[in-house]
Amino acid sequence: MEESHGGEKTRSRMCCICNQRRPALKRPKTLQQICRECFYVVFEEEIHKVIVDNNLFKPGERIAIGASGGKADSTVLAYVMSELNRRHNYGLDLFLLSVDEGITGYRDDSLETVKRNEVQYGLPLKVVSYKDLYGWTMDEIVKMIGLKNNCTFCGVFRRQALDRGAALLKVDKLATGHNADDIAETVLLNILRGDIARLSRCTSIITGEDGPIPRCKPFKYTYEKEISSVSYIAGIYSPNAYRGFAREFIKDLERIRLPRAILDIIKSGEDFRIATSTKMPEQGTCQRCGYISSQKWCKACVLLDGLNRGLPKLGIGRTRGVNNEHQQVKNLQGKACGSLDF
Ligand SMILES: Nc1ncnc2c1ncn2[C@@H]1O[C@H](COP(=O)(O)OP(=O)(O)OP(=O)(O)O)[C@@H](O)[C@H]1O
Repeated sequence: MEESHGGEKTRSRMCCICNQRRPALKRPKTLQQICRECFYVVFEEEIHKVIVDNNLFKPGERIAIGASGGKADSTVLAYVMSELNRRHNYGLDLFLLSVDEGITGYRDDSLETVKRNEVQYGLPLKVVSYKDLYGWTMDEIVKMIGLKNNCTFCGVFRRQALDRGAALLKVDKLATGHNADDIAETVLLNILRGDIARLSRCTSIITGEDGPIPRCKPFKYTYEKEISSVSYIAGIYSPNAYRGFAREFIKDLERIRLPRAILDIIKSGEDFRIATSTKMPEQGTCQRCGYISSQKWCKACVLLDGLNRGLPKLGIGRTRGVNNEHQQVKNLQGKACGSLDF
């Protein structure tokens, strides 16, 4: 058609929405050719729709945005949330919350980005550090345990640090930049690991409503590639091996099958029905620090205890020692690594 008719040729090269400007990109989700201006509009309005359809926020709420500053997602989230809050009068008090894990050359750099965002978007910033909270930086932990299990320490401590920071800010909810790719990977990982407890909650757009601070994921249906297109920010990414496998698998599916592969995987996670007879971990509180835990001690306390006693492997993998008596339930939980459990 393009070769045979000049007018058709010009039209078919125009943005599929405005039909006036040249397309700047092909949307990974729909394969539509779209211009820059229309892309920004549909990108933001799709997120607005997710927020409204899922009642993510109520007027007057205080919301912390988990801002790592490291990769595109949370930086774009801070930008989009402040835009939509203003444009659609959500009436939210927004804050940036950053966890400084103490990783020289990585988090110290990305914290500079977050400090710039504080000024750019006019959002107050709170930084909480592993050093202040736990007495250890990730650099010190890695010096002691090596690189092999450091994801476990980092993931467990970060989760709790975000809750503690959110409590200091007295916010009602924490919004994170987890995107559709992250969630599809997590669905796959939890299926591959047979981790029913996590599978049952990993597709929820709001989690932890019974815990200290509910968390929500406004980017649940937003593709990572689109977030990168919006941000133009180079990614810093160090996947753990298993998550890297799931990520590659999803990318292959996206290439060979359908652009919808990511959304299809999230849908299959959402549709999963778990037999009511399945034994799930019961939530209680850590006897040591009072944080939520299905064990006698929470994972962060077990890890810290190991570090402080010079036995850092104590809390890695299957729980030993203090939580031993809960071993059976523990086995249901699988390994805490990366951001499986958000
Ligand atoms: N150090 C941190 N401080 C505050 N929030 C964080 C931190 N690390 C992760 N998060 C939150 O958890 C979400 C998912 O974490 P993940 O590890 O995938 O992030 P990332 O790849 O470092 O981040 P991003 O691209 O969002 O900057 C982030 O989008 C962010 O909201």
